[in-house]
Amino acid sequence: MTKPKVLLLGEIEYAHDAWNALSDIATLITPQSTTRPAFLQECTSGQLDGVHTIFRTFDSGSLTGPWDAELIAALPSSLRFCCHNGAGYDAIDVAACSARTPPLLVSNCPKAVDDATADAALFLLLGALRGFNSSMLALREGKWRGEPAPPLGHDPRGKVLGILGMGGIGRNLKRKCDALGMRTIYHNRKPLGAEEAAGAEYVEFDELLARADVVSLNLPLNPHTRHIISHAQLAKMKPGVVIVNTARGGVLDEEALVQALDSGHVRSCGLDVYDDEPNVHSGLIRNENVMLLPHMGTYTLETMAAMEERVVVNVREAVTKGRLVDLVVEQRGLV
Ligand SMILES: O=CC(=O)O
Repeated sequence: MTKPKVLLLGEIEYAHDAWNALSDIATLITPQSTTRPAFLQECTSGQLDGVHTIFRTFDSGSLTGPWDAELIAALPSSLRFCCHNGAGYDAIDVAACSARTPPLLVSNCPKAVDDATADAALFLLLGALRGFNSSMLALREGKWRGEPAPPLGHDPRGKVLGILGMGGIGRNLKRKCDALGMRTIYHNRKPLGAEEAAGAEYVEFDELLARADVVSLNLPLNPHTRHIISHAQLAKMKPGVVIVNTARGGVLDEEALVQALDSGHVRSCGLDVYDDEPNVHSGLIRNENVMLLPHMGTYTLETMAAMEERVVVNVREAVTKGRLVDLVVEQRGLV
């Protein structure tokens, strides 16, 4: 019997053994093309016919561009599963995948990312609260803490952490911030059960904005959450608030944030993600007070390896059982 084809979009960097072991059950192939137009042509000319499952890396967006309606329509009709390596799958138009007959099912990679992303959020939170960035820069310029020295920072103890989007990463961050003596309030579409909330207080969105000393964005980017934090929401926050974003740049209106930083209403922020990566708003770059990372939330050896291993688990499940372990939430009613 011929084995189903599994197409790799992007590179396997760590889980080589797990990936290669898939050749027991599938024929592993890679595309010939290196640009989106060429990839679309490769799809529509029938060269990828018979592909059953795709392993898609985050970085493969530089080859294919986003998985929008055009690309999804061009994918071979044999394709049943897309296993995406990343917790966030905003680059994939899931509605267009669901609209195919039969639907193209998508998995993401939650859980494996939780610790490293929450650690990055914690680093940004502490750096922004304490005002470390300008002094770190000044020291390297031979100016010790800076000239003039920066204002005093703030302790996390006793401060209210407002988590918008209390999924795996938000809950992990909450546990870490418990150890710092912070109190957590959160907002989700629905309150969590007592065990998952672990003492965090559920509040409405506006109450979170009004009460938090630190707002951490941990929610997925989708059409409902795009610019969920903009001028009006920033205005409802406490003067001197600190904002941390390790989710996706698009949930935060960067222009509005820059204005709120410039006015002093937002004291500082810690960002790992940007609306137009790798481009960063010039108002953030010039502001030495803010903490900026170049999308490094999951950038650790252990986490990257665990993510690839998990995506391989999804590919194996797709090929052998015709289902996905980490099916995205939007498609759970479809199967
Ligand atoms: O950004 C990283 C991820 O989505 O896992």
